[in-house]
Amino acid sequence: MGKKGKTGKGRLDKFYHLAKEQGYRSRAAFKLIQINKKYNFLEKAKVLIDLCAAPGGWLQVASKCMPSQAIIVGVDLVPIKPIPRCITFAEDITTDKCRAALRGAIKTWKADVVLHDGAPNVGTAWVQDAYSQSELVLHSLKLATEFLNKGGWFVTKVFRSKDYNNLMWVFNQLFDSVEATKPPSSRNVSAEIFVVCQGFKAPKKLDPKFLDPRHVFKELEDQAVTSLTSVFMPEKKKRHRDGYGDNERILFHTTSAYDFLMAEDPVGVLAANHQLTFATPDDLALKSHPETTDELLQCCTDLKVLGKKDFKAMLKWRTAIRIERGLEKPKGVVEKKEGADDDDEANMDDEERMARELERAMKEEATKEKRAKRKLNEKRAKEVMRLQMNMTTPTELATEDLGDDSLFRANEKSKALVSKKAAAAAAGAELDVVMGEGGDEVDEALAEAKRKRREDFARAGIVLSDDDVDMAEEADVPQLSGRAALFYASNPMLQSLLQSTMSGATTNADDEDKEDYLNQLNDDLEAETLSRKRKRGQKEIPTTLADSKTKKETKREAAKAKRAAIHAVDVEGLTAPLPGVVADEDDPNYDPQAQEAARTKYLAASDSESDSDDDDDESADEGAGFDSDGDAIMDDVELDTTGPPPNALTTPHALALAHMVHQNKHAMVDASFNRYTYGDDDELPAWFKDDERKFNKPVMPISKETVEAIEARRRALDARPIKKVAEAKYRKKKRAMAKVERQMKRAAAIADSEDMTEAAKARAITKIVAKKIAKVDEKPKVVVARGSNRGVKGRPTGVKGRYKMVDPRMRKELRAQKKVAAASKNKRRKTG
Ligand SMILES: C[S@@+](CC[C@H](N)C(=O)[O-])C[C@H]1O[C@@H](n2cnc3c(N)ncnc32)[C@H](O)[C@@H]1O
Repeated sequence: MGKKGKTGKGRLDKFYHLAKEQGYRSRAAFKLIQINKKYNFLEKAKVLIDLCAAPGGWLQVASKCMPSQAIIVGVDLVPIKPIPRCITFAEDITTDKCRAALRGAIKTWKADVVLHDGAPNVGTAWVQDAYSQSELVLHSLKLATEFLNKGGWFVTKVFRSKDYNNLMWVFNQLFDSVEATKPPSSRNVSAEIFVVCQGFKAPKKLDPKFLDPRHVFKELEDQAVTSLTSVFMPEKKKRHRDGYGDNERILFHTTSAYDFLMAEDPVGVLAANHQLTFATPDDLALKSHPETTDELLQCCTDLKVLGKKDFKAMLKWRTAIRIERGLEKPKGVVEKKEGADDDDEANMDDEERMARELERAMKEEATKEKRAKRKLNEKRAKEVMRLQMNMTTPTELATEDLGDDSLFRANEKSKALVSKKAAAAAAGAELDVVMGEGGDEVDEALAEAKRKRREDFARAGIVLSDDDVDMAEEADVPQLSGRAALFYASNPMLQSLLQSTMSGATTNADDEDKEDYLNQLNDDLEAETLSRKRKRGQKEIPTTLADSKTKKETKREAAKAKRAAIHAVDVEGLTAPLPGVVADEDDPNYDPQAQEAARTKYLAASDSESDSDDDDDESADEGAGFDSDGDAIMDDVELDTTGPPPNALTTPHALALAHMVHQNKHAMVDASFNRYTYGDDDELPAWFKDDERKFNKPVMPISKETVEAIEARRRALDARPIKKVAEAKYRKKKRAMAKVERQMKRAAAIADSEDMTEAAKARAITKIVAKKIAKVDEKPKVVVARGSNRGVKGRPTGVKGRYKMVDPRMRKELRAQKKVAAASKNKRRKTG
């Protein structure tokens, strides 16, 4: 067989692998095996000619199945590698040279079997390919008629094309029995089938026209005609381009007159048949019907010679009998009915028209909705992907336990939902399922979060466009509400803290770094305090935020914040959350009584430490940004470009702090205006100030458990492989699994094979498994570059598989080094 490139892995099916496994040169071998299994012609044959035999798969099968003394001759355009017991040569089977060569090979013998699996070296249009294949078949048949014994077999491949029936007709003239078969190994998509011709008639004289392609294929060119054209325009005959039906074996078709009467497609019946018969009692009843004239009976004997008029008469006759038997209504009635259908629109009253209109509109609406839903799904899919990416970052630290901000809750709800769905997706569920089931909830949650965010900013006097909200969301910037937003905007340290928390900056810093950072944090807090103090008294509201606020709104804000400040637990500086108590008034779970009770309890516990008096509280109130009327002062709000270094949250302690800050932002903001903020230290001695700087600091009530939990979470995160590594591992696993699957398939194909003995199957399967094991265990062979291997570049001769070239000197030196190391170790042990 000429070398043909494989056009895709799809072609490498189980028979391909099986052929490789069993040493056949082509998968075509299985076709002959299967055909022979059905007809058993190889076992008895003594001489066989295989036309178009390369690369030799069929020859191999023949050599296996035929008696040991049998003569097997193979010919092909391309040379065939030698096969035991087979004579092969390269010739074109359409030439006389080939005939002479065959004669020379089988001498005076006659062949019992002639095989032909020829396929022209194709590549042109399908119709042309099919035609040249049919021609090739005819050439092979010609050789078969010359070399076959009487009663011999001819097995050939043919393509199901328009020429198929012509060929079958010729075969039928020359053989006792002709059967078409498609062995299981022949691909369903292939148009090839195999025709097995049994019992060669060996006619003494053969009309050369039988084997002349021009004659055989031309003859039928005008025979195939289709229904309507053949019936109503019998003069203009059209060539049947699609070939014949799969099961057609005959050229003369008949059907009963009664079938014609009952047929749904009478025109089709007239077109497909050559004759209408009157054999059954039903037919005979028709024959004796008064409507049945002699002329009509004459027409039924040969439909192919009828003209338009005759066909019309036949159809008329049929209709008359059908009406009489009540199978059909008179034409007028039918026409009326059909007409009514056509004129539906015209006869419709207004109501009907409106109903139709409505239906149409609804259909359109449904289509639109469908389109919109699809778009939404696409958008959602993107959203899910985005959030999915966030799932593995420590952002969850900030979003999982968010406490008091309703906005965050909305976000949290959506993220949790999405995370849940995304986790399902990661576990193998399709994204569609994610979208399909929880999609609406996710959407609602996201929309709600957006709306809230916009409202919160609006309350704080900041008008956000849709894009702003989206951008904020994209950047994962924390969204705060009310005064928290104002304070956040003006407090770089808070920004840095929250953003670091959100971005999940976790690196392994050593203890010294941690200490440094905490000191830095404290220093920054102090600097902040000093700066506030310096600006105290200026009753300016920062332009960016306050411009858009009316005085009334500002007052309302201030009063609210003041109330919050009173409710907030005053724990030296930043306020920690009280267990089980919601500190945010905006929170629906906020309970002032519980808050007060917790506050009293806490203050009682910390009384000894806290010497603060009522004045302090007052000053705290004042210092918290309100004047005596409750008006907001907000004098100290100023954007500072110098903040802690980016990604500075390196310790669990700092993370816990940031986490806490995030949880209690409202309370923290309020409580940050306290007695530590505004100490009047101008007149104080330096030693006092030093001492104060050292010890008079808010103690951060961070529990050991929180730090431990965060540290554990960080450790878990660190322990996770990075995405790239995980992906590479997954790819490797997938490849390995695919390989195993392939092996299994091959083993299964061998096990299913009916052409092998159990022992052969076991051997073949063992070979596959052994190959795999050998590959796994294989270690590179060490080849020392001495003797004939010295200076060899590339693979040394006689070495198969993996190898490693080593320098003999290097080996020696390594050994010497080891010896010296061992000796010095011994010496040290003795002396020490
Ligand atoms: C499908 S392969 C035959 C496979 C073969 N039965 C086997 O088992 O290995 C078709 C072969 O037909 C050969 N062929 C096509 N036209 C030919 C011709 N005119 N004369 C001889 N061989 C021809 C091609 O070279 C090709 O090798």
